[in-house]
This record gives sequence, C-alpha cells and structure tokens, in this order.
Amino acid sequence: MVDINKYLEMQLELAKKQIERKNSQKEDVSTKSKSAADYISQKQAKTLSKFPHNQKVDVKTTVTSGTSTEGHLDDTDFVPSDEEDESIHNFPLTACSSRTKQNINRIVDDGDIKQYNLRVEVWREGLNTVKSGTYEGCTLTADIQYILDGNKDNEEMHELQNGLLVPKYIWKQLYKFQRTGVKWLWELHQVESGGLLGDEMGLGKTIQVIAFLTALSKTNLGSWGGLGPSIIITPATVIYQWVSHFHYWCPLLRVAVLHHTGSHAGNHHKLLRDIHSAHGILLVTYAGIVKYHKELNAYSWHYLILDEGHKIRNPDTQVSKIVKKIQTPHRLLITGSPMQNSLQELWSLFDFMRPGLLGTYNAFIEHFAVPITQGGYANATEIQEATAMEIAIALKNMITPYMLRRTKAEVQGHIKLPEKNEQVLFCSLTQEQRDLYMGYLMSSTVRSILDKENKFGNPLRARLLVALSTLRKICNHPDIYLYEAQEDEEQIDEEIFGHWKRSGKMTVVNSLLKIWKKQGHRALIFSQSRVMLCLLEQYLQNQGFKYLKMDGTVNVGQRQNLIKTFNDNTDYLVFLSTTRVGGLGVNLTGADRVIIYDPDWNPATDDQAKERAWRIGQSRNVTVYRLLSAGTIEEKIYQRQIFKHFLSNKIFVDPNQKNFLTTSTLQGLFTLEELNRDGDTETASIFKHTKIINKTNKDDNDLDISSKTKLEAMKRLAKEISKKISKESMKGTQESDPREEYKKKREQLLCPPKVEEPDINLVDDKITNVAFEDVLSELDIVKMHAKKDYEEQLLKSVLEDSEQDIKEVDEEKPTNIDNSQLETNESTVKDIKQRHKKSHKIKRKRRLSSSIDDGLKNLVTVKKVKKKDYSKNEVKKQTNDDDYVLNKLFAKAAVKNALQHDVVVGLAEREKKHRLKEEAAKRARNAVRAVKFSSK
Ligand SMILES: Nc1ncnc2c1ncn2[C@@H]1O[C@H](COP(=O)(O)OP(=O)(O)OP(=O)(O)O)[C@@H](O)[C@H]1O
Repeated sequence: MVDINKYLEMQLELAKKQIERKNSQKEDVSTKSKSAADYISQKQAKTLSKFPHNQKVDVKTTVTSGTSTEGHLDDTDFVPSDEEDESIHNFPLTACSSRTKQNINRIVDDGDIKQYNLRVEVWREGLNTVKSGTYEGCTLTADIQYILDGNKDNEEMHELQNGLLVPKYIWKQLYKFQRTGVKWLWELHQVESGGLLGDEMGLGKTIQVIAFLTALSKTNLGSWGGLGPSIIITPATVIYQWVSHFHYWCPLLRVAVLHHTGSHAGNHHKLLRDIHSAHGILLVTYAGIVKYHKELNAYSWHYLILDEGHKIRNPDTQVSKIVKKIQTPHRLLITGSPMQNSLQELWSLFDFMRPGLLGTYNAFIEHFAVPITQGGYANATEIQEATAMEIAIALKNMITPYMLRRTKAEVQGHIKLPEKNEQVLFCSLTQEQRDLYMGYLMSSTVRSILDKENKFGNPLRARLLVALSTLRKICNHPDIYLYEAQEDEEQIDEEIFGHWKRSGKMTVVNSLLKIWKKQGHRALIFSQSRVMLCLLEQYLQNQGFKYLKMDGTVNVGQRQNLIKTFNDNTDYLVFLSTTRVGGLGVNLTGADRVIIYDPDWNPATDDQAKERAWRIGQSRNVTVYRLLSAGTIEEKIYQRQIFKHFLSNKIFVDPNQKNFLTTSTLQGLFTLEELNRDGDTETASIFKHTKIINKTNKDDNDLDISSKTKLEAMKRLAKEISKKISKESMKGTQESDPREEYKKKREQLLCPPKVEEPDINLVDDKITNVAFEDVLSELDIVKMHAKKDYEEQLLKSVLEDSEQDIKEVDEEKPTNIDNSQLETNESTVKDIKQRHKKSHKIKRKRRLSSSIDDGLKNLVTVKKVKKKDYSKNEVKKQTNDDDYVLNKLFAKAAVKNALQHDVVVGLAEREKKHRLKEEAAKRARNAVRAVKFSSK
C-alpha cells in the first residue's frame, strides 16, 4: 500500500527547495545585462537618428559603425560580400581574418579567345585519341565519356518532334523526368513563351537547361540558325559551376563570365561584341546585370535565363525592373523555390516570363493574394476557407502550363536518393543568454517599439528590425551582443571570448560534431552571420577539427575550388558557410550531415541550404538539424517559416491544405517563454499532433498501451499534486508564481514608463538586411499592400490582442484535485517514487526546469533517458546514428524538444502518398501484364 501522505510530504519538501533555488536565480535581470542593454539601446538610437528621412541604409555600416552607404544589392558578388548582416571589422578573433586558401587550378571561362581556342583544341585532340583507341587520359567531357563507354559516334542525335536534335551522349545521360523537362522547354520555345523550371533543388535543372541549349546549338532552325547569343544571370557563387557544366556537356560552345574574375581582361565592350557574334553564352551575376544593363541592352539576345530566379521576387527592386527590360523573345526562370514569402512574389516571377498572365499587380493582390492567404489561417471562417481553395485551384490552373515543377518524392523512383532525416532541435539558452535576452526585452529600444502612443510609421520599422536582429545575436552567442556594448579600451579575455559553453546552440554543435567525427560523418554548418561563423571557426580551430570556410570574402573565382576540395577530401570534417553564399545552387554532397545554425525569416533560404547535401550524387543517408533557441525570436521565425511553406504548398501542391497557425502579432515577437506548463516549447505544443521526438514520447513508444494510459494518468496526477504543493509552499513566499512574474514583465513591456525618444526619422526596411515584410505575418503583408492605413490598424490590433492575452491569463485558475483519481492511481504513484529515486542523480546534472510542474514532469521522464545506457559497442547494434545523437542531446538537456520538420510542414504525408501511388501503379501494371499474358 502506498503512503500518499508521505509521498506528498516528500514532494512538498522537494518543491520548496526548488522554489528557493528558483527565487535565488530570479532577481529579474543582472546589472551586467541591464547596463549592456542600456548602452546598446543608446547606441542604436543614436545610429538610427543619424539618417535623414527616406534614405536607404546599408546594414553592415548602419548597425555597427554608423556610416551611411548607398543601398545594396541582394547578391553575393564582389569582395567583401554584401549579403550578410554584420560587419566583422575589428571583431577580436584571429579566425575572422583567416581565409581558407587553396592551391587548386581555377576554372577558366572562355572570355579570352585564346583560352577558348586552346580549350577546344585540347578537347578535339582528346576526342580523336579516344576515337582511335589510344586514350591516355585527358580532360573528360560528356562526349568523350560516351565514346569511352563503348559508343562509336559522338555526333549521333536524338530527334524530338518538330526537329530538335539532342546529342545522344546527353540524351542517354538524362533521367526520364529530365528528358520531359527538355521536351517542355522545346515546346515553350516553339510557342515563344517564357517558362519557369521549378524542380526541387538538386534535381538537375542546370543539366536540363544545358541539354536544351546544346540541342538548339546543334539544330539549324529559326532566325538565329540554332542557338543565338544568350545571357544567363546567376548568383556569384555558382557562376563557375555553370562554366564547368557547359564545358563538360557542350565543349564547343563559347561561355564567358562577365565579372572582374573572368578571363576577358577587363574590356567588357569587346567581350559583349565577341560573345554576341559567336552566339555564345554570357554569364552575369545579379549585381553585374545592374552594372552592365545599358551595354547589354544595346544588343538583342536569343535567350535570357535567370538561375535562382526567385531573386527577382520583389517587383520593386532595381534588378527586377532591369531584367524585365532586356530585349529577348525567350525568357526562362530557374528556381527550386518559386514562392518564398508571399503570393506577390509569384506575380513578380510571372511578370518577367509571362507578362500579363496574372493581371496587374494590384488586381492580383486584391483578387488572389488576399483571399488565398486569409483563408489559409486556422482561424479563417468556412466561407473564407472555401473561397481560398477555389481561388488557389484557379491560380494553379493558370500557371501550370508555364511552370514545370517536380519534387524529389515524385521522381524518387528514377533517382533513388538515400534517406533524409530532418529535425528541428529546440536548444536551451544558457543562463547568461537568458539574462541578456530578458535585459534587452526591457531596454528602451524594445519599449519604444511597444509603446502604445508611438506612431506605427517607418521609423518604427527600423527600430523593430534592429531590435529583432539584436535578439538573434543573443541567441547565437552572448559575445556577439556584448561586444557591441564594450567600450573601445576594454580588454577582451580571449580565453572566454566566444567560448562554446556560453551559447546553448554552440553546446549542441559541440556535442554533434564530436559524435559525428566518431561515427565518420562530415558536416555542413550554415549561419546567417559572418561573425557567428568566426566564432564557430575559432571553436573548430581550438578543437583541432579540419574545416573549410566560405563566406562573401572568398573570391568568386575560388569558391568552386573550395567546394570541390571539400567534396573530394574526406579529411575535412566541416564546411562552414554563410547561408546566402554557400546555400544557393552549389553541390556539397561530400557532407551527409547539415546544421542550420540560425533560421532565416525566409524558409526558402534554409531549405536551399540544406539541399546542398541531399541531391543527385549523394550516396549516404542525410540528416539535417535546424537549431532554434527555445522560446525566443528564433521559434517565432520558425513558425513563420511553416506558414510560408503552407502557403506555397497550397498553390503548387494541394489547394486543400490546412494550416495550424493562427494570425500572429508583433507583440509576440518580444517575449521569452522557453517552456509552457506542459514542458513543451511553443512550437512543439502547436504541433503536438505531429510526431514530436522528445524524451517522453520516444520512450512512450516502448511502453504498452495500458502502461501508457497509466503514465498519462500519472502525469495528470503529478501535475495536480504539484499545483497543490506550489500553492501551499507559496504561502509566505511572495512573488514566486512564474505566471504572475511573466504577467508583470509583460505589463511592464506593454505600458512602459515614458522614455525619451531620439529624433528618429529614418525610413529603411533594409536596416538589418531583413525586409520588413518578412517579419510580419503573411496576411499582414498582403493586407499592407491592399490598404494604405494598414500599418496603423495593425498596431492597434496588436495592442488590443495583447491586452486580451493578459485578461485570459488572469482568468485561468488552477483546478482542484480529484480525490477519486488519487485513489485509483495509487499503484502508479509507487511507480513515480521508484522513478524518482533512480533519477535523482541525473536530475542534479540537469538544468533546473522552469516551473514546479516541469520539475515533477521530469520525475516521470528522467529515468527513461537513463534507461538508454549507451556503451560504445552497443550503439551500432541498438540504435541508428540519429537516435543515438538525439538521446545524447536530450540526456545532456541541451535540447528541450525536437520536431520532425517534414511532418510539421506536411511534406512527409505527401511523400507517403507518392510512395503509395507508385507502388499501386506498379501493382496495376503487373496486373495488366499478368492478364495479357494469361490470354496468350
Ligand atoms: N542526369 C544526370 N547525370 C549525372 N549527374 C546529374 C544528372 N542530373 C543531375 N546531376 C547532378 O546532380 C547535381 C545537382 O544538379 P544541379 O546543380 O543541376 O541541380 P539544380 O536542380 O540546379 O539544383 P539547385 O536548385 O540546388 O541549384 C549536380 O552535381 C549534377 O551534376
């Protein structure tokens, strides 16, 4: 018989101790945090106030040094890179100044005619020797490989309907779906229509386009007699990747790079003339097209192709306007992420390749974007939902003829990619990070944003973006933030500066890399920020891990070599890169593990990055970890990513798709709430219905159903008990209810004492390199475009919402204990006691959980973590690598929750359907065959 009274006493003691410990930790924020927040806020206010009304500001110089420059391009072009959000000038780490140097031959383009002639000569010689059977090693091209594979004639052609001749040495190499892609491009060509090749990342869009252009160059028809001079605009990082692909698949074609790293020796006028008359291909970066558009417009071009064409998703940017003016009858857009943030982007892409198809911008926003987005929220009315679905279907039908998109799941039968496992890890902040985060939430910058009387105008945008960017710095590492608060003459302790133990996410990275090294995996680590990359680099150096690093400071001509070195040389454990430089278009299949260190507002940026490893050419299973600091702005960013995913799936995949997120508010961005009362992070609790891989659930799977039910009942009971205990123990201790505390802080944020406002009159949504629109919810975005006074209304509703929130918190009352439940669960109480005993040691090592409820919850779950005692040899037998990693992370309490990303964004279900469909189709074919055979 279990002695309930004794048990309660024991719990009461435990809870009291916990409360005492919590109280000793909870003195609001530390003086260090307060003064850092004050100093940084003052600095930010000063910097913001320097800029006159309507001036565009470059983030690199604005946020850190305060000097103004002209607005910048969203491109990865010249050195230093202009795509990242911080300057690393003077950052006190040797790693920041080091560059990864490689002594590998650079890829040379055909800008210099002598180079071109030489290359062609070498190729011809190679081809002749291979044909004569005396091959002794030469530069391999696709046609030479074809002969080496036992074929006789590299001039053989495969003819498509209406006469397009595709060299057989290419045609045979293409997967079936890629052949369909070439045929589709040919159809568009014949009707002189533009199109969007939108296959998922890594499915060989480059090869399909090259195959088609090669075929045109071999087919003597049309006004250009085959392929005329053409322009391909690409991100800087992949420009030489295009060169090497062209040289491999179509050696005779002249392909030149219009960039200062190109071989044309500086005279771009001559280069344009030469390439135009040679009917060659001109590769230009997005920055280059802005720079040279006048010269380029002096000629007419056969094809204009935008690689990673989503770069023109904002119709108002200079680059979008410029590319739409270039004279050409054929426009192609290549991108694996056709829609990233909102529906207006789709309009901009179609405005380039099929002008007029989606009407005027305003009509599109009003009649398509608003209703589809509005009907997508979980709290939409039935009629809004139904309207959204019908309009989404109509839109899908309108764009389908001009857009070809295949997913990996759809073509898996052809390409046989290995498995991919993608998880979102919610990492704990360190105590120092939590303190700084809270301190900055109380700062004058944040208070001025949330101040009710503030006008929701453009100056607020700037402050908002700066504040969000500051919070993200704290999430990455405290020193990125604290360094800004440092006086110039202050000494920096290099021993502890940037130390991995001071950042929750770096602690997770440390665990991951150590395990992966033992397991023989190699990793890509992407971060938005160059400063963060420096800290990671310093960490890798200290640990003696071999790595390569690619950010915007690496010369464009060197990037391809760096990538090749990593892919070829397994000594390198890590490839470090900024998400925007290394995350787009490149092939990094040498790695089979990916860490996305910090989330981007734009989900496509992270998706692009992770696809560098999981693509054609990958032979090992790939695991991707997206790291998020639990309860912080990073979780909110992830939630917005999910909504954006949902929106694009609704158009491209399934108009019926349902969303789980409701409209969100600005207010919600400025909170810190690591675990809710169920011990879940906010996102984990929203997606509870999906598979959450946390310690509780994982181990639940091992239990039979009846013990699961008991466990659930037990948890409920434990919670009730803990509430009672906490109520009792709080008698006499003031100020210890965490919810009260939170409410107070929130009120303080909402109704702050009046602060002296600096005279800010800045209009800038580029101040942190984040478009203001990315920060708002999607409904906000479309409405903002539709309504003039929308921003002001938004602020109003935000403030009303938050007042409502406070009321709701007030109304929640703890429920009473049900005595009958206590009795029926006596046996499980015994269970808990035992678990508690065993878990005692481990619990001490863990961080204190944030509430008494959580503390009790741990009693239920800790033992189960211990149950999995991994000895080195058992690991391989018992669990696969990923399970092992995850259990380690949970055991160290570095990770609070983990979600399966594919399940959250609804992709897993889609994949399952495809697999089922494929299997069903196979069975049907077999059935037909069997019936036919039987009649014979
Ligand atoms: N038919 C093929 N035969 C051999 N290799 C292929 C084939 N198709 C694609 N690949 C390889 O697959 C990889 C991915 O191709 P590619 O870079 O063209 O993909 P993508 O769709 O353009 O990707 P992203 O959207 O990321 O730029 C490349 O290494 C490419 O060489």
